[in-house]
Amino acid sequence: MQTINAALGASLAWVVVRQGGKPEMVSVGVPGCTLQDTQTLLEQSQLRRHQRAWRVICWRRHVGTLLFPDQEITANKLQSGILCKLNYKEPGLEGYFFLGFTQPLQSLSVIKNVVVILVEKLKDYLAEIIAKERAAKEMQRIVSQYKALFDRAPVLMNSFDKTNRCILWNGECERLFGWSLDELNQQADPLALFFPDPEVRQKVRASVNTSPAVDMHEWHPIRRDGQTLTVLWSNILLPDHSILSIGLDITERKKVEQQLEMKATIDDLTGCYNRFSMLRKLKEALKACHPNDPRSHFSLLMLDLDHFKSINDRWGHLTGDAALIHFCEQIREHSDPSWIFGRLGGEEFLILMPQINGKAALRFSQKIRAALAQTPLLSGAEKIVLSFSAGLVFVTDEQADTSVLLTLADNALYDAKRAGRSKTVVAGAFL
Ligand SMILES: Nc1nc2c(ncn2[C@@H]2O[C@H](COP(=O)(O)OP(=O)(O)OP(=O)(O)O)[C@@H](O)[C@H]2O)c(=O)[nH]1
Repeated sequence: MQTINAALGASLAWVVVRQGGKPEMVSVGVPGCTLQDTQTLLEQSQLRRHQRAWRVICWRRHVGTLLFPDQEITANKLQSGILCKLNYKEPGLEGYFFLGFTQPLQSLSVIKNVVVILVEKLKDYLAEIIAKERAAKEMQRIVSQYKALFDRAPVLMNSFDKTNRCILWNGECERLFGWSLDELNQQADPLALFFPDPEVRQKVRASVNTSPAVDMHEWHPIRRDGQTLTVLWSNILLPDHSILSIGLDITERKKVEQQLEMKATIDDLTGCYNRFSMLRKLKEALKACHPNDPRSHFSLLMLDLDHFKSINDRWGHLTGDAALIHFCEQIREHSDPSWIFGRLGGEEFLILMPQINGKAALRFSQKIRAALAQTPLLSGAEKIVLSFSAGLVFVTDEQADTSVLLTLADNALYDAKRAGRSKTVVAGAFL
């Protein structure tokens, strides 16, 4: 614009472009011209000429009074002028170019032709600027959309570079883990905050640096307050070869799942397996059992407290419950951790003893009997000595099914009861 002004001997030059909303202007020269002044001229010129598609308007004199109607001194400085419309085909886009001279020009027609050529160039130049501006705005819009998504999405998003610096750390990460991006990068090894175990950390590092795992994997990072979380992470390789990790905190869901699993498998009162779990485990043990493989053989001991009803009747139901708990504690204390112990119902229990033969299982039941005699249940000042009857089966073959096995054990248990209680009967023989 400066160059045009100087080359054509003009004093004032401006361009106004309007794309839909508020017009924008560029103005050089004297007298200074505001957007409002340009609008005044544009409105008047269009009104006066009543022409819908005019291209160039020339003023030989007094153009200043049209541009600056309320400023007499300024108005007098500007005499002649040319206003040219920039012909854009795009709807909503319009532009005007104005040149003003301090002297009244006689040969306006020459300048008019020059301006028309200039305006063609100017039009293309402005169109290019407008397109760039639009692209930049669109880019800005997309960036702010992604930024909002990155910061507000209820998913964890982060990225670590090859030197283990954290380069992306979204709002959800900060909220869940309690560390800000700056705090992380003050650490020599930020990942160590979440994964103190070097072996685990090594695996995590591989997944966020070199070998991204697209499928969701379960990790257990530690957050700032020391709580261990359960997070599902997936690693996405981006076009610039960086890796974006996307995670979902499932700590609460996992807890609920574990509680439900507990409820479904554990007996509420005694904490040992329930009937459902015991039958499942018995089925598995039976399936794996083979006559030629002694490691697959097992003993099955079915136990039933003696005269349990009378404990309830005499000391009440709560004491009855305490008796069941006490009985289970004694069994747990004396049994091997590899044994599977559960409550079939009421005061009836089952112990599955892998790799334990009948003799050893029998010795165990005698040991429990002795332990119960030595450690009675206390109910206030009273001591209640618990006793139980049991049926024992030693299983060396997979042929029987669970119900046959349970019936065998149950019959042996019944024999023990009939024989006076506080005894263990091996299936088929009384001991
Ligand atoms: N306190 C308590 N009692 C229970 C529970 N489940 C079952 N019982 C009671 O256990 C008692 C079992 O009685 P019975 O089947 O006659 O057996 P018993 O008195 O031990 O007699 P024998 O087995 O023949 O020695 C019943 O009174 C049930 O109500 C429980 O969870 N808590």
